[in-house]
Amino acid sequence: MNRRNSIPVTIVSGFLGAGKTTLLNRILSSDHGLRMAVMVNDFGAINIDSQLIVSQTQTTISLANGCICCTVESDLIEQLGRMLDNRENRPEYIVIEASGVSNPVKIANTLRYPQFRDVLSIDSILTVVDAAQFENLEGVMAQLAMEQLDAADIIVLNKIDQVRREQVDALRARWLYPKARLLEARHCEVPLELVLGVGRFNSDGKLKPAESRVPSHSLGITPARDHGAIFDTWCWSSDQPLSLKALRQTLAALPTDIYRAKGVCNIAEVPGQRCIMHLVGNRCEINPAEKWQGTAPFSQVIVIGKRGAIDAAAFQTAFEQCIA
Ligand SMILES: Nc1nc2c(ncn2[C@@H]2O[C@H](COP(=O)(O)OP(=O)(O)OP(=O)(O)O)[C@@H](O)[C@H]2O)c(=O)[nH]1
Repeated sequence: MNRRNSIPVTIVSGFLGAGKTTLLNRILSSDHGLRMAVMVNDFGAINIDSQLIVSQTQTTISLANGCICCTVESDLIEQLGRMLDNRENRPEYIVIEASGVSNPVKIANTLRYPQFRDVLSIDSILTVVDAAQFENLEGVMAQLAMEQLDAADIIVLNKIDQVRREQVDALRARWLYPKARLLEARHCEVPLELVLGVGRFNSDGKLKPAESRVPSHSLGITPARDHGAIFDTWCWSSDQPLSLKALRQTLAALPTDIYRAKGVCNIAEVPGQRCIMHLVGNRCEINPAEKWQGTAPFSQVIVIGKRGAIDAAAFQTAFEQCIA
């Protein structure tokens, strides 16, 4: 296959909770007219993201229980291989949503392996930035978010509804990425013609093994390319209905080193409907979604925090106390 016939791939990157799934849902529910495949990666043992994808008409592949650029890279290779082998149903466009802790350059490197080089063409690395949280990130988290930004061909500066105009301007002034297209957005509402099929991938200096700006040994972590060494995750599930008030209190009481929690919840006050829970920093949303449709109601929650921030026994007790 020559490059003109290769399948374009957009790599969606961005720190935990920035709005990647929101963007993916926006793309999928738009009138793109393409046979699209999406790959979603959750860092924890359960893949919540695949449950948060609105449209189920496209092929959705979940890569769970590890970071797409480290431990589940082999899974990515296998799943891409399988997708490409299926000649009758080959996608016309692929969107890969990396987990919030991934380095997109490593994914781009994977897509350049000989078996993919002529079949897939990277359209762009798109990095979603949370305008309200970006400046709050510290240490290795800030470094990771900067690596995601450095890799970007397109930056979606999202959640501008949560900050003042001066903060948006200050963020923009701090970044000097003349080659990246910058789009400001609320709920990732960006014109799709500016993000899909744009051929903006600029490989200059990117496609070398990305060296961490902070040597891992100085952080006291294993030198492996494994983001599992920086973050801890914890999952909880229950088939009992949860009290909305108790769940809100439990989420509000999580330690500050917990960056993200998300889940599908069975809330006692909202019988018959799934509720989607998001915690990003100290902002919490629990919203009703579609009906359970043939599945027995359940709750599945994933919590992601700095290494060592998760006290599994205490979290277990706190979440069990949410049972109505
Ligand atoms: N106020 C506000 N909330 C937003 C905006 N964009 C996304 N959100 C909310 O931010 C939360 C996280 O959004 P997601 O799209 O799940 O973020 P993500 O980057 O996929 O998160 P991870 O997969 O955990 O890394 C959800 O509660 C969204 O509704 C925005 O522009 N403004």
